Amino acid sequence: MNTLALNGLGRIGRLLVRRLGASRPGLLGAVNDPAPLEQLVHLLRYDSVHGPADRPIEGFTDGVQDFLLLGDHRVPLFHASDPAEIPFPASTRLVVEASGRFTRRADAARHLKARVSHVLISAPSPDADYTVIDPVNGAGLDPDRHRVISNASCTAHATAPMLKILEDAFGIEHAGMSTVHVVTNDQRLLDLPHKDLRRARAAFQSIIPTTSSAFGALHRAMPGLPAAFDGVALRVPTLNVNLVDLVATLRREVDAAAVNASFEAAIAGPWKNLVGLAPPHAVSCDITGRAESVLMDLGLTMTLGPRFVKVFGWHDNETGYAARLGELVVDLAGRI
Ligand SMILES: NC(=O)c1ccc[n+]([C@@H]2O[C@H](COP(=O)([O-])OP(=O)(O)OC[C@H]3O[C@@H](n4cnc5c(N)ncnc54)[C@H](O)[C@@H]3O)[C@@H](O)[C@H]2O)c1
Repeated sequence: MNTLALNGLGRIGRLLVRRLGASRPGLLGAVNDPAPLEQLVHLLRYDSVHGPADRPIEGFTDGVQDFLLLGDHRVPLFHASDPAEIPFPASTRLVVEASGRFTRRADAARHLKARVSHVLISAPSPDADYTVIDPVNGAGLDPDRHRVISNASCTAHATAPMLKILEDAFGIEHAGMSTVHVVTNDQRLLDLPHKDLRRARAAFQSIIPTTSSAFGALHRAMPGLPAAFDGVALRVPTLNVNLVDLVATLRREVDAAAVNASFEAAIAGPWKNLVGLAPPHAVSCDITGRAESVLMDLGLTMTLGPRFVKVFGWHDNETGYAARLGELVVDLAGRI
């Protein structure tokens, strides 16, 4: 049953290992990351945001091959840099591509060899066969046709329910979004060259406006969105938990109470478990560890005109995203 392999043991890869270790310990058949065994084992055991692992994690080598020991489950660990050169075991059918290096289809598809039939990218991809934001468009995922699949981004998973709930209740004419977004490893600790000149600047000194790949993913997964729907990410010097600030002109006149009622009804019904309510008077650290895609902060809802609304939703960008990724992994592994 070791059908799954994981490429990239970073923030998302390690949280996926933790989640699968708790829910499907036998599923993970192999891991690849160029980093040395002892460094990866240390970072799997200790996490500055999420705390220590709740089960034993060891690493060992037999002199030829490195292994992770996750509880009593032994997982071979490879150290290739090119997907085409990773000697994943013959049982591997699905690769989760979580290195952040191979998000284009042609690059991710380098995993498709031997019996590997599907690649799931843990990020937006401009040209994957399908971008999944479940349940907005999960029903359209067809593993017979879709071989390289994108699980969109944490921001996309948070924003999609906000847009869908507003669209279903009132219709959306125009919308825009800013995500107040934590630092990620794609920024610089101190000023250092980067192709994005704002991400080149010291991450823990400034508010850093930058792009978000969530918009592309949202348009691919929700083709009915207003064509001009767009916005920015404002990277702020915190470690975890983002805040989506969404504005929309609706097709009907509403007040804040009606908007909030639409979210409360959705949370009680179809969006249970994926959309929740933020604790009262929340600040970002209150959201750490929450696995929902978004937690609505209804106390901040505003009507800025008869049809013009502003709503806010929090998400733990790591826990929530790893949860959606893990769910899709288990679903796909059962279907391929
Ligand atoms: N961090 C988040 O909150 C978050 C949320 C959703 C999606 N994502 C996406 O997930 C992907 C990974 O993000 P992350 O934050 O986990 O990254 P990260 O920088 O924390 O980790 C990347 C890992 O990949 C490894 N790596 C580097 N080169 C490699 C190669 N050639 N082959 C295999 N592994 C390689 C690194 O050693 C590292 O362990 C990115 O595409 C990111 O956009 C991140």
